[in-house]
Amino acid sequence: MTAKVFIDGAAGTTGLEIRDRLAGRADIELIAVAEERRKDPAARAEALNAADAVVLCLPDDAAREAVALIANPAVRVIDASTAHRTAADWAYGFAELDPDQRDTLAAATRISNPGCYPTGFLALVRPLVRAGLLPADTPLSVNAVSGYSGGGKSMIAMFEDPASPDATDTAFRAYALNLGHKHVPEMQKRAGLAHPPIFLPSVAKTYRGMLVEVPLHLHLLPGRPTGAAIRELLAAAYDSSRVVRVITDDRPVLTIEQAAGTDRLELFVHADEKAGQARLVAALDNLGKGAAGAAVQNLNIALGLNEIEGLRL
Ligand SMILES: NC(=O)C1=CN([C@@H]2O[C@H](COP(=O)(O)OP(=O)(O)OC[C@H]3O[C@@H](n4cnc5c(N)ncnc54)[C@H](OP(=O)(O)O)[C@@H]3O)[C@@H](O)[C@H]2O)C=CC1
Ligand SMILES: CC(=O)N[C@@H](CCC(=O)OP(=O)(O)O)C(=O)O
Repeated sequence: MTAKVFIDGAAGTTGLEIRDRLAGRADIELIAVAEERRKDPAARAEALNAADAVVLCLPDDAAREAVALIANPAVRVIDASTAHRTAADWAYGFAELDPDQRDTLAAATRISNPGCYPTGFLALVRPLVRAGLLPADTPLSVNAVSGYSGGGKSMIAMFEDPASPDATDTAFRAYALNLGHKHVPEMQKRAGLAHPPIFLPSVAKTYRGMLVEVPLHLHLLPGRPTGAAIRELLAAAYDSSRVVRVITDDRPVLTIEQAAGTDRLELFVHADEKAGQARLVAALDNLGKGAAGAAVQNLNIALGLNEIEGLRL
């Protein structure tokens, strides 16, 4: 049996990536809307209600509008936007995050795909909070760098098209300097933290890939955990996953390209035991496990298919 899937926003950066991953699959039939009608609410409503599952690859307002257009209660929704990531009535689409999360997703009709930065942050932090190694009121910060496709079509134009009104030739820039980035509430809530982390994102002149880093003062944590203990805890949390991997060889450098072009999420723990300091780093592709890879994984789970079918591992 084939499942009918509609990608709303299929012409965008994330939508095209998802289409690539689904192309050629015998278990999925894509519903298409003609190019000239792809923003027409009537055409979208028809496709949204005819599908077994829909993936929303839209700006937040258009994603909310798409959800409102769905009248068929059988349709399963995977929303790649920020619109529903902290909503209580949406399941959070990160299967590896907690032991019962996969079952929650399999039963859900509304799944919110995590943000790209929160995916790296939560993978590093959530198991530590759950185990009590990081008390919920620990003050945390998150340093991160993303490829420019993280900002969708408009940011791609900024970096690639000199005629774009916002064209830039910078190699690297820090942003969200007002500390009000849209991913912060999601990071706090889904990690189970009492305080929002300080988030320091940046964008580099490369198309895709990201590094997300959480520094820890181990000597200030209860029991002064070692880097090895953190690594073991993370390895145990993800031991059955082919997507989330704890890398144990010591590397002198990590690059933004580390996991680019894949749907993997690679985790690294580096520590100076004497100084009582650690750097936890996640490497992923903002368009892989940070968006399209996660959406396809969630789609597979929602449809009862092999969870990693179509993923680039
Ligand atoms: N890029 C990334 O790395 C990540 C993106 N996301 C999220 O995924 C979503 C999509 O992002 P991204 O693909 O980067 O964005 P893009 O801007 O590249 O694509 C968005 C697409 O939605 C289309 N669109 C806009 N409004 C409507 C509408 N009313 N009806 C139908 N189509 C519409 C746009 O049309 P047009 O082509 O005409 O502009 C465009 O094709 C966003 O919510 C983003 O936050 C999540 C994680 C990572
Ligand atoms: C480099 C860059 O600009 N990245 C985007 C985040 C990616 C995005 O918009 O996607 P999600 O919120 O859906 O994860 C930003 O910081 O706003």
